[in-house]
Amino acid sequence: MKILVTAATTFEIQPFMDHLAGKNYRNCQVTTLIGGIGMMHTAYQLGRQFASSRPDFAIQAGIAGCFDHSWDMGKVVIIDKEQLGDLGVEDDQAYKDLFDIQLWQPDQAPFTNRQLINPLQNVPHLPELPTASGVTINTVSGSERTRQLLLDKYKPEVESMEGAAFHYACLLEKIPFMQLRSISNYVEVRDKSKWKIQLAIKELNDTLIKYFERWN
Ligand SMILES: O=C(O)c1cccc(C(=O)CC[C@H]2O[C@@H](n3cnc4c(=O)[nH]cnc43)[C@H](O)[C@@H]2O)c1
Repeated sequence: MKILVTAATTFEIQPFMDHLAGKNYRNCQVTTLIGGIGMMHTAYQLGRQFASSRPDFAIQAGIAGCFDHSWDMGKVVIIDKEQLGDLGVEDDQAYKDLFDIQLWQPDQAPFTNRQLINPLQNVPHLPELPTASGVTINTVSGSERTRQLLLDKYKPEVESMEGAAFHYACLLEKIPFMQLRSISNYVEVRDKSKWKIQLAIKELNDTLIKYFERWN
């Protein structure tokens, strides 16, 4: 089975890549792809990769922010649905997305009721991890106003900059997929000193390695 593991940056999956270097899995051939930060880079790199070497299964792994302050830093979740958080128009004080202004239809493929849903049905050896809903944005949210706007409109649990692009590409290409996110920070007024990036990367990579080791 051909498996693609993609991340926005090298540092997010470096421990996993180091682990892979010493392995020869019998049941799967793993390729890694560093897609770049944000939806545009991710979509381009995934499209190119899928066209040149279509995987049987794709994993996106990355760090992310979460909205709920009761969550522990380093918590790892599987994102089961994604929404686009900042593709639309400003109408004075209001933000309207492409569905609100009828430029997209709520059930226009690959959307279901405005969401990019992963049915998680064809995921091999689905890990026993909590699932969470994601919102994807181009600018990391760092104000109370944006946090509240996203919460009111999309009710997300996790925020990233690439998730929706990954869901979109995999759904359209009918490639089974799994988005793994490890929490590095709360979505709040920006204070980089509170971010736990190293912890999030450790937990993310431990989860990835455990997943492949269990399987092979
Ligand atoms: O400002 C900095 O110095 C800085 C240094 C390292 C990383 C960053 C990021 O903003 C990381 C963006 C990257 O990580 C994901 N991520 C992590 N937390 C969040 C979040 O709260 N909201 C959205 N994305 C987040 C994201 O998917 C990017 O790939 C800044």
